[in-house]
Amino acid sequence: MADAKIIDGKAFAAGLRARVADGVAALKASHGVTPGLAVVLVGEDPASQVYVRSKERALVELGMNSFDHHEPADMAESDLLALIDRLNADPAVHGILVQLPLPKHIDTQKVLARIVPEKDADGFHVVNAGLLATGQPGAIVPCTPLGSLLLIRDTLGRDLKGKRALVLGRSNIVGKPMAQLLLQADCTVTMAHSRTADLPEECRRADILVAAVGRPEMVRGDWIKAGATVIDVGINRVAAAEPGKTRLVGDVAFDEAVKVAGAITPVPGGVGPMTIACLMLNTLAAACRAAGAPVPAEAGVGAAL
Ligand SMILES: NC(=O)C1=CN([C@@H]2O[C@H](COP(=O)(O)OP(=O)(O)OC[C@H]3O[C@@H](n4cnc5c(N)ncnc54)[C@H](OP(=O)(O)O)[C@@H]3O)[C@@H](O)[C@H]2O)C=CC1
Ligand SMILES: Nc1nc(=O)c2c([nH]1)NC[C@@H]1CN(c3ccc(C(=O)N[C@@H](CCC(=O)O)C(=O)O)cc3)C=[N+]21
Repeated sequence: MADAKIIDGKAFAAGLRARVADGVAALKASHGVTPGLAVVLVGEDPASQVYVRSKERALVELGMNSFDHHEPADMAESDLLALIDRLNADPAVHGILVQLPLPKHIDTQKVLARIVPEKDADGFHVVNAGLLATGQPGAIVPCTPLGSLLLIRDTLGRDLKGKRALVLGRSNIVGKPMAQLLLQADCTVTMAHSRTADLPEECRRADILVAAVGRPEMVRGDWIKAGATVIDVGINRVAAAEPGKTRLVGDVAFDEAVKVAGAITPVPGGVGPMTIACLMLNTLAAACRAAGAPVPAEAGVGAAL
């Protein structure tokens, strides 16, 4: 069989960012509003610093305002909550992103709950999770699942009804919202996790397989149904062949999977760039809603399906 189509998330994300840039320019022209995202980073985690820098770069490139808050690792929880209160009240800030993971002494759920839902650019607030789960309009959809869905639709078309989807991983930020989106698209959805019995067999049934486990190359080629669409969310840094060097791999053994799947996202260059592009989209959408302007179609769940 021919090798799988490689889904070019980097290229799709570049196109999406260009559409967001157009939307930003239009909102400025029509309402005099420049979308702004506040990015809060607590501590010095090197991976988080890399992600935060690429988010800030994307904001500036798209004509949006970036408000950076880099705070010490020992910041008191009460001070972080007070910072969020200030950002909630600031009319120039349309979106707020608190980079995860937070240091252990801070209660993540308490912090996420403090962000007003309309400014929750990540879509992690319980109100947005609840709107998504109940299929209501106006939910801000988490960036990684939204980006993954856009890639699935670009590969398979809008009509996903009846397809068997397997979501591997049940985190609040990836697995659960991914399953909600696929369910709304009329897929038959299975969620798998560390307690799943016979994971390879569950995976082999899937027409659409989304892997978000954080285990390097765990999903093998013989776990994949011939012709399936494979979305690899995993970002794992492992030792490279060259001593002292590292490289990124996904949760899927790409070299094996590419021989079986119908289409597959690479790591890097797959879901990662879509996450950042969707964050830009969510920020634009939040600014549009605040200004009473029409919201870009791709950001709405209903419109996205
Ligand atoms: N590309 C991108 O933009 C993004 C990438 N990521 C990456 O995606 C991956 C997942 O992230 P996230 O959802 O936050 O991860 P979490 O660690 O929060 O969740 C991992 C999930 O995988 C399950 N799991 C772990 N080990 C196994 C196993 N051996 N067999 C079956 N299931 C297992 C866990 O099951 P259980 O619940 O039973 O413990 C859990 O549900 C990571 O590699 C992360 O770096 C994350 C966000 C964005
Ligand atoms: N509040 C919050 N929101 C997040 O969305 C969030 C977070 N916290 N914490 C960490 C995870 C991880 N994440 C990624 C974003 C982009 C890439 C990305 O662009 N990856 C590139 C490669 C980057 C590299 O080379 O390191 C790629 O896959 O091509 C990866 C991972 C967002 N996350």
